[in-house]
Amino acid sequence: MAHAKAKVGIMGGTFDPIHVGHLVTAEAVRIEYKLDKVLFIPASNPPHKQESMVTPAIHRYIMTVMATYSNPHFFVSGIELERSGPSYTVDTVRGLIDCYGASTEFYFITGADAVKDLPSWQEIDQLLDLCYFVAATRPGCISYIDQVIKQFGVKGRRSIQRLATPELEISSTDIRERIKKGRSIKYIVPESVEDYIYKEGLYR
Ligand SMILES: Nc1ncnc2c1ncn2[C@@H]1O[C@H](COP(=O)(O)OP(=O)(O)OP(=O)(O)O)[C@@H](O)[C@H]1O
Ligand SMILES: O=C(O)c1ccc[n+]([C@@H]2O[C@H](COP(=O)([O-])O)[C@@H](O)[C@H]2O)c1
Repeated sequence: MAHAKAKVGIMGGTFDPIHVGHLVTAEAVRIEYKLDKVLFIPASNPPHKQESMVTPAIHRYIMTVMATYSNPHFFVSGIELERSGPSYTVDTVRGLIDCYGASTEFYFITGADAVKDLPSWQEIDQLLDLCYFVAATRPGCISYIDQVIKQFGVKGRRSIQRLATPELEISSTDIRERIKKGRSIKYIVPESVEDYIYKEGLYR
């Protein structure tokens, strides 16, 4: 009897810091697509972000571990922290295929804001052949998801699929600004992450 293929979600991000928007989105995709697990992968050098503006990867990695620990289906991979240079997703997915074998299906989970930049991603055509993309809708982003789906949806062997997820208007940028201004971040990040941020004096 043939075995069902393993299905692994990939939630890539800068996670500076990780917040409940990331967690709710990953869980919604996991359930909808019946994923066996979701790998959270903090980017070492996020290709579209200025390196000097990003918090050292070790802090982002630790916060990601703490935030995901209580979900038995969530795991954190340090695969991008082990590589130097820009953290291109195509390299990450190739590394995961080497590790898990070609019979595993990968679902790269992304927010809609990241989808609009997809055309400029490294080796995007090849990447679309290697994994599925699931774009979680965020307020105001639906029209450019459609545009990108039109542009790329038929190019690769795979496709960009859209999933309506609980739309939480939360961003790491807003959290960093709140901390700078001395405003509360309670319930926007897991309590362990909040404690870590204050203990380490991040984002002041
Ligand atoms: N509130 C949210 N709901 C759904 N997806 C989100 C949300 N916030 C971020 N994402 C998605 O999670 C992934 C990682 O995002 P990232 O770590 O850059 O967080 P961010 O909140 O967008 O950060 P920043 O404000 O610093 O740009 C991206 O695909 C992004 O689109
Ligand atoms: O591979 C690329 O060219 C590429 C360009 C921009 C972003 N990404 C990935 O998309 C994910 C979200 O990125 P960000 O900058 O929104 O945190 C993260 O895993 C990045 O490594 C990847």
